[in-house]
Amino acid sequence: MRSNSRRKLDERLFVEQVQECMNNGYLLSSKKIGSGAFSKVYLAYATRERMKHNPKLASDLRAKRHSMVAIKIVSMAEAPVEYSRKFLPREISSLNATYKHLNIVQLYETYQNSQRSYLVLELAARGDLLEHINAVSDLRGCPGLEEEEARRLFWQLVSAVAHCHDAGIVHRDLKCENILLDDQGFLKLTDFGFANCVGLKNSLLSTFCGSVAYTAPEILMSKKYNGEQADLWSLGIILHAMVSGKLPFKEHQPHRMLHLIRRGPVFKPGLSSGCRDLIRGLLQLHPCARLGLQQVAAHCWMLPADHTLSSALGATPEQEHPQSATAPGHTESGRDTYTSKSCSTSRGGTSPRRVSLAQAFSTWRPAPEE
Ligand SMILES: Nc1ncnc2c1ncn2[C@@H]1O[C@H](COP(=O)(O)OP(=O)(O)OP(=O)(O)O)[C@@H](O)[C@H]1O
Repeated sequence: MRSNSRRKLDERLFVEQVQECMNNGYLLSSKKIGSGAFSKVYLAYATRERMKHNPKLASDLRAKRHSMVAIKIVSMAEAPVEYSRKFLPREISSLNATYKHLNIVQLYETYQNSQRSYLVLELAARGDLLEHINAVSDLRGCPGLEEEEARRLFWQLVSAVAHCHDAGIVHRDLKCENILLDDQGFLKLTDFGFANCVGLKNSLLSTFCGSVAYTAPEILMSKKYNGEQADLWSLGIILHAMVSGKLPFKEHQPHRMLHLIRRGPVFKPGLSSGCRDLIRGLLQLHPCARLGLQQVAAHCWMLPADHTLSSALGATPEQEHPQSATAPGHTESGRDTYTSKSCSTSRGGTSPRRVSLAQAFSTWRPAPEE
């Protein structure tokens, strides 16, 4: 009896949502493609009429040759005030600030009433990175993606994060579940609920965000932290998960996590030295010692022979892969800084020909998956 009335209530609610979407130019389907703590995400179709009024939506969908979008519906009644007043507006403003990047889920528009907020998003129909890693691992009978595929996806992720950082946005919740894939195999970074706008490059943050397994040690130690450097740590964890099929450090308690982190990651046999080197470069205990995005982009593991990025970065081969003169863990300033053993990259990007990360990545377009 109870479940019957619950079902009727759900049906009535869904009809209301269909009507509200219709009033705003979208046909909401009953296909639920995901749910969050306070939201449900449905497959929907943009009407021609709507496309006429939203040039961003129209140009994107024309290129994709379909009219599908994902509509995230947030129930204001269910969401706590902090979510609707703080996290949801942050998610919306971060998505607006990271507009027009191939590897970031696009927000086409929002509409709301007193009961619900609707976010019309680019559809990423092929699930998240975690599901992908697990599916590929099962198929191969061996944990993790092939390094070639991991490189292709990691490039896209680094490009997306570079775009966010260039726009002054730190994500703070980078993890495999927040990385979606679309039907062409493009990676799409999503879930900007914990993102923060860091106006001043060196300003420090103090809020604990994200999942422990992906969280930088300085945050686990409750220190003030630099959001960009914390994102770099999470990138190292994600790359490890891609190539190994598992997380490098797995503990629920922060102090136990720190213990594991101090011992360093364990790599699976057969993983290339370049990939190990890059992961180690990102998983440096000291935030300042981590490779920056420029160094990641110029790392030898990231560059297949025919890659054009070196010219975009304006670096000569010597600048890109200089022989390290300092021992690992030491720099002229005496700071405990990572220095790559197998393929070192220049730190700091002080070359006068240095270009912005956005420029560096703009020449590169990931090829769709076969
Ligand atoms: N643009 C999209 N395309 C396809 N699927 C999506 C899209 N956005 C979200 N999803 C799916 O819906 C799920 C819920 O997304 P949503 O952003 O509401 O929740 P979340 O923020 O990940 O969860 P929580 O609120 O618990 O942190 C995601 O895990 C994903 O599977």
